[in-house]
Amino acid sequence: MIKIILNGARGKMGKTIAELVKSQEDVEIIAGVDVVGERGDFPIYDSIFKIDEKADVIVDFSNPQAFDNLLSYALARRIPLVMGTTGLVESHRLKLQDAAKTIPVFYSQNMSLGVFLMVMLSQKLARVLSDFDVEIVERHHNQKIDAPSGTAIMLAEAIQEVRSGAEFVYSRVDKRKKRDKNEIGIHSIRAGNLVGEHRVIFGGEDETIEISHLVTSRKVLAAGALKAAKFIVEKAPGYYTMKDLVDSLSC
Ligand SMILES: NC(=O)C1=CN([C@@H]2O[C@H](COP(=O)(O)OP(=O)(O)OC[C@H]3O[C@@H](n4cnc5c(N)ncnc54)[C@H](OP(=O)(O)O)[C@@H]3O)[C@@H](O)[C@H]2O)C=CC1
Ligand SMILES: O=C(O)C1=N[C@H](C(=O)O)C[C@H](O)C1
Repeated sequence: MIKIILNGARGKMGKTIAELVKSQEDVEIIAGVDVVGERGDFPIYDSIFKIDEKADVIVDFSNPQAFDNLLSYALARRIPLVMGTTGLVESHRLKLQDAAKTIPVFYSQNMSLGVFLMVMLSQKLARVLSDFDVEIVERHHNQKIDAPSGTAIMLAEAIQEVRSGAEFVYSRVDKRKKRDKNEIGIHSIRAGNLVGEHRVIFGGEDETIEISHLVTSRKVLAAGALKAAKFIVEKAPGYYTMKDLVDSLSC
């Protein structure tokens, strides 16, 4: 049985993961962490340092503010970490990579396998259609605190890898300036309770290609996070991503 600590346990993703764990026989949540504690199916503490029982893996969907305590705890106890929180800055990412020398770290700004394939496909299109304009549009619920979404950044970074020198332009506002050929436009919409939608538009001369991905339930993302947890639990220290997980699932 894989023992999980769930960071951000009272949040939207935390609750979805806790519900999904109930239907899986090989995982259990031994404790949660959130800003406010409570006692339900498992205890939720207001600080991760209050958890004494040894866990096999920590799954985090919380807030970048939780990052430092989370990482210190995971490193001190040598616990593998699955990180789903978005809105991390460069210094967080460097610390994660550094931590991966000591513990297995799995990070993906989107836990959907479908989104991973969308990223791969977008990179391929950007390479082949090298003169097409690229615009990314993401739509999320009105409770989301970060913009652009982690997934939009992931898509843009994958495209940037094959478009050397391309710059990100967020929600273009200067009406007097034409679109630069070397831009990757990123647009964020926040409305209602929609879970998450990403579109990558490739605009060429007299033709447009659009790839889109729509999530209608957080169960998709929770399932991906649990797959990631099971994947890294026995791994050697290292930095793992959705590519490693998908490679391990492919025949
Ligand atoms: N990688 C992926 O596939 C996905 C990533 N995400 C990302 O995961 C994160 C959480 O998303 P979501 O569940 O929708 O957000 P929620 O706001 O619903 O949940 C986050 C929870 O974490 C709590 N929290 C805040 N600070 C801390 C802290 N220091 N320690 C522990 N818990 C804390 C929040 O409490 P309070 O409300 O009081 O602040 C809240 O209960 C976001 O960054 C989101 O973008 C979301 C979905 C999928
Ligand atoms: O906050 C969310 O809800 C989501 N966040 C992730 C992101 O920022 O890309 C993934 C998913 O789209 C849902």
